[in-house]
Amino acid sequence: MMSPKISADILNQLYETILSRKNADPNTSYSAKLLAKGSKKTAEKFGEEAVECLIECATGNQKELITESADVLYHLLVMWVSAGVSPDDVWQELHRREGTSGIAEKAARSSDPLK
Ligand SMILES: N=c1c2ncn([C@@H]3O[C@H](COP(=O)(O)OP(=O)(O)OP(=O)(O)O)[C@@H](O)[C@H]3O)c2ncn1[C@@H]1O[C@H](COP(=O)(O)O)[C@@H](O)[C@H]1O
Repeated sequence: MMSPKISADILNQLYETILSRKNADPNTSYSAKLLAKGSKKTAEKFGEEAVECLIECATGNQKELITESADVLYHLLVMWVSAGVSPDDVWQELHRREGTSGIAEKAARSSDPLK
């Protein structure tokens, strides 16, 4: 099984590749073709892939759910590039929530009068 670090690295790596396609030739890069169409188009593609993904989940097709999930992640990264959001922005938000929103952390705070 892949470690969480390797999984996160591949997202950062793929983001950098997509970012490098921003002004690339749309005839040789699918990302460049999508990015040239603007953020409405990249959002629309993300939505389409997300719907395909949820259909595979709802119908119990685990193998297709994996491939559709990869499509969703790719299109999420394309959407971030077109909107000027970086993976670090999102990782920081996740870390912030991990420190403040966990059920266990909330319970610990509420039972500790000093918190
Ligand atoms: N991970 C992906 C990836 N996942 C999905 N897709 C593409 O996303 C598209 C989605 O499928 P669709 O059937 O909706 O495509 P379509 O009908 O051509 O869509 P339209 O844009 O015409 O609406 C397919 O053409 C897939 O090839 C991807 N295209 C590229 N990558 C990676 O992105 C990186 C850069 O790729 P290029 O930009 O092509 O150089 C490379 O590392 C690639 O491996």
